[in-house]
Amino acid sequence: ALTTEQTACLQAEACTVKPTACFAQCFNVTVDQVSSITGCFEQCTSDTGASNCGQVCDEKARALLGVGVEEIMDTYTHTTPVGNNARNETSSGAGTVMTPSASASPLAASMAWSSNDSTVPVRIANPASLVAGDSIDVSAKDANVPGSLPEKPKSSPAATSKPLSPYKAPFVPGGHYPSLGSTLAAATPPEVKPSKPRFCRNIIIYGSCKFEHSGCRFSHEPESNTDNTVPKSPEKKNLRPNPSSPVFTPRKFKKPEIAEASPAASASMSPSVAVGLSPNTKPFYPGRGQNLASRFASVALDNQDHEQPTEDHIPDFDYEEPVPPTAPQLHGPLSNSFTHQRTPASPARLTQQLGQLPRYPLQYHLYSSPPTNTTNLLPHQKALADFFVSDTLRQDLMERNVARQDVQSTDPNLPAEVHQYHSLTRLEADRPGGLTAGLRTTVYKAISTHDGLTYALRRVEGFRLLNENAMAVVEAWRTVVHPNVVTLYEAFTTTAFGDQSLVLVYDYFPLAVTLRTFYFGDHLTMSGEPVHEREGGAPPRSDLLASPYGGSSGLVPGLGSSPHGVPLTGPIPNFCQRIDEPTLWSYTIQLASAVAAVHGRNLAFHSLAIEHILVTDKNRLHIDRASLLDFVTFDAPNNLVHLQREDLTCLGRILIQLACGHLHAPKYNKDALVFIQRYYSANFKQLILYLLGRMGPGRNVEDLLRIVGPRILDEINASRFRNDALQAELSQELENGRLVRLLCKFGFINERPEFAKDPEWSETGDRYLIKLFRDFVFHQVDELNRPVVDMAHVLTCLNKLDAGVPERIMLTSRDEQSCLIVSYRDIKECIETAYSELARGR
Ligand SMILES: Nc1ncnc2c1ncn2[C@@H]1O[C@H](COP(=O)(O)OP(=O)(O)OP(=O)(O)O)[C@@H](O)[C@H]1O
Repeated sequence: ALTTEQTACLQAEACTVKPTACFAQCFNVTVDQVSSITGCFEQCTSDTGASNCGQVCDEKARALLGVGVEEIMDTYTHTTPVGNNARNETSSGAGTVMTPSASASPLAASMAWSSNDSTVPVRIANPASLVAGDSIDVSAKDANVPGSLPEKPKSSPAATSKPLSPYKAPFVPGGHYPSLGSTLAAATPPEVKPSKPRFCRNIIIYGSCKFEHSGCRFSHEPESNTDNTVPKSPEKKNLRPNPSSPVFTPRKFKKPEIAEASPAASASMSPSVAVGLSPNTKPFYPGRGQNLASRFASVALDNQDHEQPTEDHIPDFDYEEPVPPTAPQLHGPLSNSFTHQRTPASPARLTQQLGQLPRYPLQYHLYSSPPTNTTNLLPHQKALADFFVSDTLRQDLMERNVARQDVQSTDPNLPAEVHQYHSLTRLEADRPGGLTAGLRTTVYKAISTHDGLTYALRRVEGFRLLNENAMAVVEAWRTVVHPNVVTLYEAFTTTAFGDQSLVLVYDYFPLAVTLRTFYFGDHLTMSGEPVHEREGGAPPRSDLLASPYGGSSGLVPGLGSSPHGVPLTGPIPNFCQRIDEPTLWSYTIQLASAVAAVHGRNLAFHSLAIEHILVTDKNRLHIDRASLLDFVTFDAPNNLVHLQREDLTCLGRILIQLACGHLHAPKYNKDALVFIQRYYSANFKQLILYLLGRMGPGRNVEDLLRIVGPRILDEINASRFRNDALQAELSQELENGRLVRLLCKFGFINERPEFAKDPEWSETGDRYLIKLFRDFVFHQVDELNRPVVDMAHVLTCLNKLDAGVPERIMLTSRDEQSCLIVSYRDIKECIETAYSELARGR
């Protein structure tokens, strides 16, 4: 009999986690000795001839442990969760249970291999969890026959008439299989709960029972509805929302609050967004941050919509039918109006209809791999992160992609299509467009029906094209293709917006911001008013049009002047160094290069200003609005040399603004130069003096390039380094597309419910090999039956598979009774055949 210590030891919590080690400890034997007993029971499984095999093993256990297995299991059972596996089987419908919990009891599991009389070994995860009357369905698909591909087990009623050993049970294919657990339970009446005969599962599964009149001991009478005979979906129960769960959020949720919530705040509101969000993970705001935050909010709400109450449990909170959102900025995807759509069958409509669907942004932070402790790695080992592109770059690219693809317009007044462009979305919709030469301009993102690419449409409102020749400007500017100029593609006039508008079509750079916003935040004048306030005042003077800085006045409109153009007086503002000199040189070189390209084509920017330069990537500038002023001042007399010099002056002023960290610095030229002299090199100061025309009246871009020449090498080197870094990142991802394609094929083939009316299609023939390979790649377990999660193994296997290498591997069936030695090439062929079979069958 078990001693008190042994009983306590067996019932200890730790015993359920590492049973083999626990048994060894409880009985003061080695792990190997315990394994020999489990191995003995496993032998019984395949050794179908030895009818007393179980008894032999039991005696061996008695000799070694001092007690019989029966008694051990009785005690051990009390610590093991009862009934989980056996009952779960009902829903899975599978006889073989390979649930992780099965591994919690290897001894029990191996003792379950007691089907000596059967033709098909059946593995029961935890026989001890069964009680008398319990039955386990045996479906042929999981009952693997050693050494061969699985077939449906042949019915063998004769088997039932064989004499039974205490560890053997009659095996009724497709029927019931009282296990060791139930046998033991029957032998110990106090443990058995008396229960009425269970409803025969053959009837549930097959509709009838062949053995109804020849010995089947289960009930064949239909039971009342209150009985548990009809398996209830366990999911249904799990769906019940739990009010105390952090996932649950009542429907009466203040949406605007979510929209403004910080990621930290959203963590408490919507775990689906915030789960795993590390404090280091950058909050993700593609497109315009405010809109994104609200989109997250709407997603959080949408997700909650799935937490529907079940029929049998209505939680006690106010459930509201979803109401159409009223605040367009909060629910962009849902707030589109179709009323303005003019071409029902157009891509615009399709895209907008797609936009109506609730969208679920990817949980980017969940993609981030946890930091690996690389200190423990051997030189030849790699961290998981080394297989993939870095988290920061991936997040950056994904944000841009999302910003590019986000076509959910929040403005119902926008036309569905303008010219060949659809899905218009206003950029910076939260503020009015700026004024150019007294005309309001607005920027939209839109998709071209011709090539499906996204473009930036700059609309000049209320523009009347008086001179057709102005369109020639487009031809001239279209030739300017430069890495630091936003390319102009076309221009057209339209009435689609309800007025006469000129639209200039440019390259679109997702998440680009102006240099001004980048360094000085959003549009505030020195007096703290939004910059656009000034535009309510007097229109810019015509003599200012040639230069945004006001030509002879020397004032920066809106920067050095008050909202109404009055020069500012007062104390000189405090300058501060915001940008280091190498960065400023890099900017200078990029802008000088762009200016050189434009001046070389006998053009000029006219409007070079800090607001008109986009920051499109790290330290990457693009000059925007090319040709805009050429259009709107087409009829005004222009002196090209003068305009080109003005470009250089503007460049100098931009550099002063950036160097002094103050938008109004050019107004205080003297102080600005003193500041620059103190904090920057003499060369930089000389450059600025040259650009401002203090070194002589004759200025041109060639001289500028000569001045910046020595620094150009630094710029080239920096861009080479960046290029190398990006290439290295790219190579990490090189194989991934290939592997995804492979995984897709796996997905198509494996566990396919039915194909060609054969439910077993994916489990037989070549497909069985694929299934075994899948297990080999993904479902390996260690000696203690714990899942092996080894990404390197997966990648290696998939790469070898894709290459079809002749290397051989051994595939083992789940019951470990059959082994197949095959090469990757064989498996590849099997996959190709199975996949093409599927593709043909469509
Ligand atoms: N080509 C482009 N690609 C991507 N985004 C762009 C592009 N052009 C402009 N934007 C975005 O649109 C925003 C608005 O542009 P911009 O400020 O030039 O126009 P605006 O509304 O006329 O304002 P203002 O004239 O007052 O500066 C910019 O902040 C920038 O983020």
